[in-house]
Amino acid sequence: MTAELVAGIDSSTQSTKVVVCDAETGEIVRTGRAPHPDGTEVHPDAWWEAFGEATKGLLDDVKAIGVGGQQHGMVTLDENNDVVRPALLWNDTRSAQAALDLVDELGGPSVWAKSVGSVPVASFTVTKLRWLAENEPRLADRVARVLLPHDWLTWKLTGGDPVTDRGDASGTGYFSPSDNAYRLDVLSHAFGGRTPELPTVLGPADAAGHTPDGVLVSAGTGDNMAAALGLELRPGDVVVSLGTSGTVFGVAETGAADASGEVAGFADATGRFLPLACTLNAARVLTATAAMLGATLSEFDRLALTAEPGAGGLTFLPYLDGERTPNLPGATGSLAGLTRENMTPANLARSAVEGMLCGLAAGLDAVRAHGLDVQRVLLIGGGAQSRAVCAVAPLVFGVPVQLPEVAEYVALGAARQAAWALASSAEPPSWQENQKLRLELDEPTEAQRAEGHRIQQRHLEAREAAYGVRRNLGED
Ligand SMILES: Nc1ncnc2c1ncn2[C@@H]1O[C@H](COP(=O)(O)OP(=O)(O)O)[C@@H](O)[C@H]1O
Ligand SMILES: O=C(CO)[C@@H](O)[C@H](O)COP(=O)(O)O
Repeated sequence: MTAELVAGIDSSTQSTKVVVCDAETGEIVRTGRAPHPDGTEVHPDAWWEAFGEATKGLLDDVKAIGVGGQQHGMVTLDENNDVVRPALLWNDTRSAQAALDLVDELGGPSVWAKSVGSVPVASFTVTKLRWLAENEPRLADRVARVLLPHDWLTWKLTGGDPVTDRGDASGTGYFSPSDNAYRLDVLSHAFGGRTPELPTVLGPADAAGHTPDGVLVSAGTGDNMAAALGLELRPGDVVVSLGTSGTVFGVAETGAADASGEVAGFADATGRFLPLACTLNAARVLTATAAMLGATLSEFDRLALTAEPGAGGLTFLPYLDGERTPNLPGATGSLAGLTRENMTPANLARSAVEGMLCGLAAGLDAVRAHGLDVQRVLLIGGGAQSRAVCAVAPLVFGVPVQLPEVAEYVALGAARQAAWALASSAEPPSWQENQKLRLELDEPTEAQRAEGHRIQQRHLEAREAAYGVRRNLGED
């Protein structure tokens, strides 16, 4: 009997990736990819074009398809379902003031954390709607429906009624993951009294519909939720994803409600929760530093690996695109501790790796402080391909770090969701047989942990000195 095939899509910030796999085992049989335009606002048609290019010739005998997408992006449609304006993405910080205003107007951080699981910052959809209402009111008046990037692609595939899932809905700021319900009062307040239609929230194994060719389409989800599904996380597993964003997350049985805003209390794609800390600056810190040094990515790695831990005293705060955690949307990066002796390309490369990972180590402390058990870190995303990252991560994180076999875990998780919807089973299929580790990094020694701790302390001190960010208890 020939295997049934399912496809998973990762429509992330920089590209669309596709995997086609065996629905029963998860074995990957085909892959594809296509780039997205750069920028923090993008017309959704560009994602649809990239979808077409990335899946060309790959979907012929596929029975089901699932879409994982970058979280939070604001897709606005008018009453004819035409796009009103280019989508504002999760990394667009123009709504930073709108976020502060909303937090203030609706009861402060703890009220937000309790009611929707998160304290909104500029990334959250609700703040983008507020920005639109205040800055482009005529366009806001035309908005009849608001979708997220994965909702929009799922709708393009089925042509039916728009749907979403609990995981992606939990990143809007107007959905309560604990009550499993939209907060229309919050939406209407943010959007100047307007109440656009929202997609129906499907259950984890529900079908969104079918394509015109009869391919089943699953509910889809946010990219981080899809990665968690693709990795089949167990208690004690925490993922650090180094894509455009840096994210730290794990699956939890109860939702987080962090009034400090460091941890977002998202829902996952299985009916559980996904506490998550996110930075705006991850893999692109490495690529931008490599470009500045005139080095290829492998030369950059080699340079970073020739420097001593601590980068000769250089501390790089890599807020190149502003920052989300800590919430410094208007920040720029800074490099502290320069002397004539330490000012070398190798130290600069090393400080970029250390600075980027220290931001995520703070995220690791934050999710730990909010109940996640951290037994091992699974390192994924484009930045995990860097040899220098692999060398520094165990020091700075202080726990065993493992690299799953290079694969697109968001796309794989979306495919697993599609297989789940196809099987209509109580639980998703187990694809563990195909879950292999590419690299199990040596557990950090006591001396390495101490070294990593010193690097992290210096990073936190520099952060406090430059931006006044106070440390949380979890960081000491
Ligand atoms: N060896 C490497 N070293 C550093 N960065 C890398 C390496 N390989 C890929 N990247 C970077 O990873 C990023 C893409 O990662 P990915 O997880 O696909 O991002 P996203 O899902 O946000 O689109 C790009 O910025 C790319 O340049
Ligand atoms: O905003 C978040 C998480 O809350 C980001 O993680 C986006 O979901 C984009 O992801 P990548 O493109 O970096 O994978």
